[in-house]
Amino acid sequence: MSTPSLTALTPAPGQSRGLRSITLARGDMDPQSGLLGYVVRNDARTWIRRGEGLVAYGETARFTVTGPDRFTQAQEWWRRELAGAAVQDDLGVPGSGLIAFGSFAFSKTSLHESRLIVPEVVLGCSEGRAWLTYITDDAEAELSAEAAEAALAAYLVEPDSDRSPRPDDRLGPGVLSEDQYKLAVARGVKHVQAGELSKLVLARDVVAHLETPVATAQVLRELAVRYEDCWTYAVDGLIGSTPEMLIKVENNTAQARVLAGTLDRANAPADDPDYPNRVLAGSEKQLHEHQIAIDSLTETLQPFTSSMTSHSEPFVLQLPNVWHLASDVTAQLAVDDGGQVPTSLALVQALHPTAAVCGTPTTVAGALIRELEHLQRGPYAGPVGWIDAGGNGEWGIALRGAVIETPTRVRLYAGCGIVEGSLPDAELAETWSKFRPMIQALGLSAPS
Ligand SMILES: C=C(O[C@@H]1C=C(C(=O)O)C=C[C@H]1O)C(=O)O
Repeated sequence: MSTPSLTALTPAPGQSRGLRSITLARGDMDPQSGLLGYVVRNDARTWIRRGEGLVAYGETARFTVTGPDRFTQAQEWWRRELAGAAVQDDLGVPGSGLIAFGSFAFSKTSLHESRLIVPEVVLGCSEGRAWLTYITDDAEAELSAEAAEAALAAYLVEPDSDRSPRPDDRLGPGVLSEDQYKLAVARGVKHVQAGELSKLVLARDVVAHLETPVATAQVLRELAVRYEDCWTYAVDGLIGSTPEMLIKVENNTAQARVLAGTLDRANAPADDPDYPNRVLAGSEKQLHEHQIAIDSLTETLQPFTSSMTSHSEPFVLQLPNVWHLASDVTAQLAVDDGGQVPTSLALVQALHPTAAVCGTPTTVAGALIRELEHLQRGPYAGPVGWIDAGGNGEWGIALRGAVIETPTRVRLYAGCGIVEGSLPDAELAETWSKFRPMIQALGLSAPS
């Protein structure tokens, strides 16, 4: 299989036919707040975990695409942008230099535009090292530390204000009512019982109607602080905090975090520390559901790798709202004849959609999702993240999130893996536990 690679195309410094960037080491990041202190505008793009990651403002270039070839076309666009670019990068670490943020539609038939966006300024922080990147397409612009700091300062000068919950803020139904969702789950279970597929993921939406415009930066900061083990993402109104890493590429290493199997923490007994292990890791149904998800990832990743490791047993990942069965996979990427490893986007193209968000087999599950869900997933459950000029990147699965449709209307999404033993009432309750991060960050309360 030939896999596109960007590394060979990373341009030499000084050559310029398009994008120009400068990256400078920056020592003054507040170690307590890390990047969060820079999430002050509602148009911030973010990728943050435990105070590290990327925060970006502005837009120097953009590519949008729909359809089954959206990943390949995005990668080709990125390749062309890089071929004409001039990059000065003092650090040379994953995420420094030229980068693009991205969000991709879940479905190949979606009308929702998948996108790659090259920001104007990027603040990065990784393993304690901080940097600032300034990107321009102006051939005359000065590329210096002063110019980069001035570009950043221009974005920070007018922070957006926070908001307080208002009496008329409310959470309303989405496309399907709760009863209709339970019916869809019951139908899904029948298809599994009939042997057409082993797992199907069915999602639903609820809609937050706010009295005053959503304070996106505040929501992102709250998510990032509360869900510090998750990746807090924001790309063009798609926001959330995902616990699931589709694929991370750092030089020759790829990593994924596969989740499947969920237990709500809200009703857990306080005096029973073994509860999640017993109920989650001890449940045949949950282990089966998890095994399907891990098999789907490792089978698809395997051809791109020279070695791969994952634990034989999943571990219990504790988040503030739920426990999950989780497996971390680490792989060494195989080098092709040209000495290249696949880019993060090439791997995204191969891996999406995993059984964690679609089902097994993929085509049967995809068709049933269209038939039973009645939902336009848009970017929900699609890849969200970033790629750099070397092809490194982090692509999470856009879960535990929402789409800001208008300043006062926010659509939240959550789904559940349906297997043979799934019960509609339990799956409905599970969607509420997965809506909870966004509901709380928006200052709403779930209907009791
Ligand atoms: C589909 C979602 O989550 C997925 C489904 C899970 C499950 O069914 O146990 C667990 C984690 C995710 O892979 C979602 O959060 O919307």
